Amino acid sequence: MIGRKYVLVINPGSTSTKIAIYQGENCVVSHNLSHDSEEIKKYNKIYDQKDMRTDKILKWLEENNISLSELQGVVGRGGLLRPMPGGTYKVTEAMLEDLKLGYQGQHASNLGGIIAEEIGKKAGVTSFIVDPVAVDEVDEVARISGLPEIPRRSLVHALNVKAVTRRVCKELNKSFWKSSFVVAHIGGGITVSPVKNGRILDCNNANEEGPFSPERAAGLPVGDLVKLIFSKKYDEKEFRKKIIGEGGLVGYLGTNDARKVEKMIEAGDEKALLVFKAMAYQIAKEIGAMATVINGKVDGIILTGGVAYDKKIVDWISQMVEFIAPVHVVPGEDEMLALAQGALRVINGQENAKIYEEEVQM
Ligand SMILES: Nc1ncnc2c1ncn2[C@@H]1O[C@H](COP(=O)(O)OP(=O)(O)O)[C@@H](O)[C@H]1O
Ligand SMILES: CCCC(=O)OP(=O)(O)O
Repeated sequence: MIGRKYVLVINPGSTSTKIAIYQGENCVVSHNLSHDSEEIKKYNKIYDQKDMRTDKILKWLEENNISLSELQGVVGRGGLLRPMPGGTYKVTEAMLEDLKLGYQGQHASNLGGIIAEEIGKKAGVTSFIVDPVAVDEVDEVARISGLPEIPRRSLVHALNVKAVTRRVCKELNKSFWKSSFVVAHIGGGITVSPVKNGRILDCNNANEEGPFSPERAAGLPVGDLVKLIFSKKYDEKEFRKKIIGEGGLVGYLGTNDARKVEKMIEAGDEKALLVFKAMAYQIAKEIGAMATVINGKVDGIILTGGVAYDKKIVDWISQMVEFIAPVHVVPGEDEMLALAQGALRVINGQENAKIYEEEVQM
């Protein structure tokens, strides 16, 4: 692989595609390609955005004088695939089919593996995904919901959860493989998970359970939910949009931006204060619940995601949970580095890439 020194990292979100070039673990250059919501609206399915996003990435590479012949691998954030163990996976035909279809639903991250493969093929190198949102390592007992027709599902911010746990372990001089943490990823969606010996043992499905988030309703009183559905005020698409894009802070306060909520509180808005506190309260309760999954033997609690920049939220949660274990705050996310590291572990021969067809039930 003479002259091939870079890994291209691709992380598609609903309104942007984060891209970066890594040389080893150093980020050489990065960029956030934003996609205007009017532009995104034109596409019927997530998959239909593939060419538009790929072309923009190729143009960006050209503008930065990065030739495809300098790439040693391409890695993308993986999406709503079949339930699968964590790790680095080579992109394969069966995986591409499931990403295209959206096996567990539509999510921008479904494009990660698809675009990685598209560019990897042009560059003549292998493409990978790492710890997609479909990572499912939960214990069997955690799958029982209370209604046989509806098993609990694992949809979790696995990439960032594992990356920040590794980072905190390094800081504490602990082995990731011999540690127990509860990690709350507090972004547009929220997941709380117990991570024991490198495995995510349980999690609230970010779209359907647990604390409400900036834009998702998440866990709701089920009887009243049924009543609202049967009120026929909404069709299915509208209702899904209501609970996923228009719930949480958006539903109560009309914004998904925690910084705007801060401003509302500063201006004396008592409703904003109550709702913001309620979000912290629900996150803290979920952390307590997940701490019981690991018998209260918790090395630390990690607060991460964009909202972990917010001092009020961090303070409220910390006051409620620090009786369990010390709280570590890792605001934002470590996803780009985590993707690069996942690909490098395979490229450098420290790990073998997993094969999707061998790890999931086809
Ligand atoms: N500096 C900050 N202070 C407070 N909240 C922030 C800050 N930066 C981002 N956020 C909030 O984080 C949320 C988005 O988190 P993020 O992890 O970027 O989500 P996602 O990746 O799901 O889009 C938004 O509510 C945003 O307002
Ligand atoms: C679908 C589970 C993971 C998730 O919610 O990711 P985003 O917050 O990036 O939408």
